[in-house]
Amino acid sequence: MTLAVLRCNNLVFKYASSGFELRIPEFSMQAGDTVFLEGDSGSGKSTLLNLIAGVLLPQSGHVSLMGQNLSTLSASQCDSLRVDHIGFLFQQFNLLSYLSVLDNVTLPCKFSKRRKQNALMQAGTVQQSAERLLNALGMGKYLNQSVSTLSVGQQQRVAAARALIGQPDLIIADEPTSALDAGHQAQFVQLLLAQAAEQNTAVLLVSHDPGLAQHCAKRQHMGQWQA
Ligand SMILES: Nc1ncnc2c1ncn2[C@@H]1O[C@H](COP(=O)(O)OP(=O)(O)OP(=O)(O)O)[C@@H](O)[C@H]1O
Repeated sequence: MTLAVLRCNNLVFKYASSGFELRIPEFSMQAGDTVFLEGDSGSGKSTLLNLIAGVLLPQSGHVSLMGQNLSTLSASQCDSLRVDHIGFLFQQFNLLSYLSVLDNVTLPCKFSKRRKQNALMQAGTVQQSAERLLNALGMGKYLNQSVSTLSVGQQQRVAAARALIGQPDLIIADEPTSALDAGHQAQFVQLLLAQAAEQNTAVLLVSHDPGLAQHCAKRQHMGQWQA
């Protein structure tokens, strides 16, 4: 049996201050899976992403990433596991404005030996691996440009390349298209998923736009867990 990238079992998490409780009996993702996660505002999507990233720990049940139960790890072990295996893509990009496009994309390889080794195996150098991704995402002309001079759509492609570099097992994409205009949203998601598929990276795509669900193989509604 192949190892699941992500496995959540009998998860129960409650915020003491607000009393909001999230219960997830079972949720798992295999290598290369694409899941569209949807739910009303306040239904707990961000809370679930924080549990998957190990930023929050459940009161009971467990989250395993590549077979490792996050609740059994120290904070630094959890940080290493996260950067080794997860690429993050957020609504606000979180790019470093004083760095070039190329330097933003190669950043995860500075924090993760595993991502660096994977990048070296995919291309001769980490820079070449970043260039390959940026070319595939239509950003090959902007390698040495400062990210602060790019359009919103271009910055989101740089953020996508950064999430993809070094072949993480999972990309968590949290509302990655909300800053893009309608015409570019589907195109961006298709590009992201095509590159992820090429390297067998699973993608958990969180969005309020149900139109994007068609690009993912599976669809999960937060409400299905609360029923
Ligand atoms: N740090 C916190 N402390 C206490 N309660 C919180 C905290 N963060 C979120 N909540 C509550 O938990 C519930 C779920 O919030 P969460 O942000 O996970 O929902 P969401 O589905 O991501 O919402 P949105 O789509 O609006 O981003 C909400 O009722 C929220 O008020």
